[in-house]
Formats: sequence, C-alpha cells, structure tokens
Amino acid sequence: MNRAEKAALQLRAVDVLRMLKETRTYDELAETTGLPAGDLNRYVNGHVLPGTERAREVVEDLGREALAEELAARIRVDDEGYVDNSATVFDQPFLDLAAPVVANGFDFERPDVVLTAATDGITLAAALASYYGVRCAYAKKSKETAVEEFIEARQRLQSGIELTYYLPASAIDPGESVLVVDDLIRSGETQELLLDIVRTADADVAGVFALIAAGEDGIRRARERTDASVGALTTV
Ligand SMILES: O=P(O)(O)OC[C@H]1O[C@H](OP(=O)(O)OP(=O)(O)O)[C@H](O)[C@@H]1O
Ligand SMILES: Nc1ncnc2[nH]cnc12
Repeated sequence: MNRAEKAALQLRAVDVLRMLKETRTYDELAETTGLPAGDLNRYVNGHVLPGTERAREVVEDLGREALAEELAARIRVDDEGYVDNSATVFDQPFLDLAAPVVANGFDFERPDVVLTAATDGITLAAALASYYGVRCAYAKKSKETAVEEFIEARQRLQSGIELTYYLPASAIDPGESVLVVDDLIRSGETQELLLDIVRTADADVAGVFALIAAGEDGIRRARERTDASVGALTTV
C-alpha cells in the first residue's frame, strides 16, 4: 500500500467510527470495537488517525458487521416477503459510506465499470463507482432515445412476462472488468440479465454484489453463472 492508499484507508476508518458514534456513547463504541474509549475520541474528533492495521480492522471487519446491522434496521419486510428499502437506496451519504466497506470486505476485483439495473440499484452503483473512481452504467427496461447501438438481454421470467434490459453499447468496452451490483437480489433473474450483458460486451465479471438478498436463491443462481466473488451484505 502506498502512502495515499494508507491515508485513504485511515480516513475511511474514521468515517465508519463516526457513523457508529452517532448512535453510541464512547464507552459503547469501545465495547463494539474493542478499542480504548480515549483513542476513539481522538479518532472521531480528527485529532489522531488510527494506524493502518487498526483502520483495516475497522473498515473490513467491524465496518461490515456494523453496516449490515444498520441496513437490517432500515429494511421493512411486508407479510408477503417484499422488501421496502427506500430508507437505504434514497440515502446517498449512507451508501457512500457503505461503498468502501463493501469494496474492502468482499473479494471483488478492481472494476473498470460498475453495472446495475435501473432503477433502485443506481444510487448504490454510483456510490461504488465513485469510490473506485470508475464509470457507473445502468441497464434500463426501455431504449434510451438517440442511442444507436444497444446490448440487449432478454429473459422470460418465472411469471411468464418477458423482460428485456438495454444498455448503450458504448457503456462497456471489450476486456473491461465489470462489477455487477443491485440493491436487492431475490430470484437472481435481474443479475442473470446483467451477467448476460457483460458476456455480450466481451467483458469480465469483477464480482456480483447486492445490499440485500431476499432468500438464498438469487445468490445461488448468480454463483452458478460466474466464478467471480458473489455476495450480499444482509439476507432477509
Ligand atoms: O432478483 P430479482 O428477482 O430479479 O429481483 C431483484 C430486482 O428487483 C428490483 O427491481 P425491480 O425490477 O422491482 O425494478 P426497480 O428497481 O425499477 O424497482 C431490485 O431493484 C432488483 O433489480
Ligand atoms: N422489493 C422487493 N422485495 C422482494 N422481492 C422483490 N423483487 C423485486 N422487488 C422486490
């Protein structure tokens, strides 16, 4: 890790600690993290930065667990198992904080593009693309006007409805590495269509990520379609 990467990691750890501190006293934060309350106070107030090893532990281990908890607290599941996650996908600052934790806590390759499906995946994809400093692309259920060439992926869903996603062909170049993300994965049909788009573009899959897995089917299905790392932050 070079100096700039170390500094970025240390600052990310401070962001995670500040998020945790919002709902905790320093003593409670000390209990959650296993770090001394005095040190935590200095980190949160910006007087001292945590060392790189501590920062890594906060971002990769603690951060992931804390984010999963925060996410679970924001989700509402109705009687039929449908998930209301608007408290998450409408909160860009929360997703911006989640991005480094996701990027460091899962075994994804560094992507050239983050790809999602409109609509609800877009804010997460934007947060991850911004973290990596790469492009964000989203496939839509209709063709964007004035775009001449599209990559299309079509599938007949379990419901019998045919679903087609369209991505402007210029969005992904052959050989690029693509991180496929979405806010939610249930059947895995949407992820499968996105993976088809990556294949049609002659690109590689850097990983597949969803904030929420509704059941295990979608994750299993995505794993059957790629050797890249596939994961979700929380399962309901
Ligand atoms: O794993 P699956 O069964 O395919 O379900 C997951 C997809 O469903 C939701 O999108 P939806 O199709 O409702 O579109 P929206 O984002 O525009 O609401 C969600 O944002 C995922 O894209
Ligand atoms: N909000 C939602 N909850 C559960 N499954 C879904 N599939 C598509 N949207 C969904």
